[in-house]
Amino acid sequence: MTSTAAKISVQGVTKTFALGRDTFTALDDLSLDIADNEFVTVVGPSGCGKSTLMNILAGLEEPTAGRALVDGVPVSGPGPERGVIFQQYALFPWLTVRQNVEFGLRTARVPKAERRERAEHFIGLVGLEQFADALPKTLSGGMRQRCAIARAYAVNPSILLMDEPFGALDALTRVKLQEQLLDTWSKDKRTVLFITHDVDEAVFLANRVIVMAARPGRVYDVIEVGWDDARDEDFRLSTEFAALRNRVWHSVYHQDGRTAAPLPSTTT
Ligand SMILES: Nc1ncnc2c1ncn2[C@@H]1O[C@H](COP(=O)(O)OP(=O)(O)OP(=O)(O)O)[C@@H](O)[C@H]1O
Repeated sequence: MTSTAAKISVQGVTKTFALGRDTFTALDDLSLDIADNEFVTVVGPSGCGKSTLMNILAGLEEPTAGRALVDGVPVSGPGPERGVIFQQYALFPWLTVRQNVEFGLRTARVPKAERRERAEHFIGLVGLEQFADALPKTLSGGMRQRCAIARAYAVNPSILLMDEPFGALDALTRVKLQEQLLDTWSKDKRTVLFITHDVDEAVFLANRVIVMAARPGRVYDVIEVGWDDARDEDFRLSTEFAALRNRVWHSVYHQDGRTAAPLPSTTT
């Protein structure tokens, strides 16, 4: 069901790729609505089309059929209202943290004083104020990814598209960055679509977890985590979290070939 209030609306999206003389269906008639300021995680087996979905929403790929809308407008290419963060930090190695965060603002011709102020704000929000003048090569992986998050936030996108942003990090750093991201998000809400392979991460971060299935790529299950829980260590160690985790785990690792579950409305 499509709601007019959906921030992101994916409507019957199919994506096929040429494979020799055949075609390969990466996404098959996928529909999904995401509400404004909702944090949605997408988890599923390798090759189920998570990155393809992300690329379509980022405007880097076109659907073969169906359409993706942002604020009711069809996506026809990249746009400043959508910030994209990939697993590889994609920072400019010759620029400092501050210069990296300012980069998008410079491109958008934001005046110098405002640029500096906004960069300082978001560098502070991700806790990198001590490292504002450092080059990326002198930072840990987690710090680089925090810099990438600050850079994406600084251009003020209403949507963050994150494709396994913590996938290359060790488990401890990953947990810290999950908390950091949620802290940033709770202070400054955005609509987030976050792709991960990690079931715990999917549950911990999300208001709603979308489980996808492969061959063809489709929505397999939708698990509501809710909006009310404090996302802290107590939540992570709670029986509620364990139950949700078991549900998502089962959905990811014991797929039985059934088709997509009907999607509940996200905008009641
Ligand atoms: N440009 C392309 N040309 C041909 N096939 C493609 C292309 N891009 C993706 N595919 C295929 O589409 C399917 C979905 O790929 P995609 O990268 O979206 O999956 P994924 O769920 O993100 O996988 P992973 O979890 O392993 O990153 C895969 O089988 C992949 O081989």
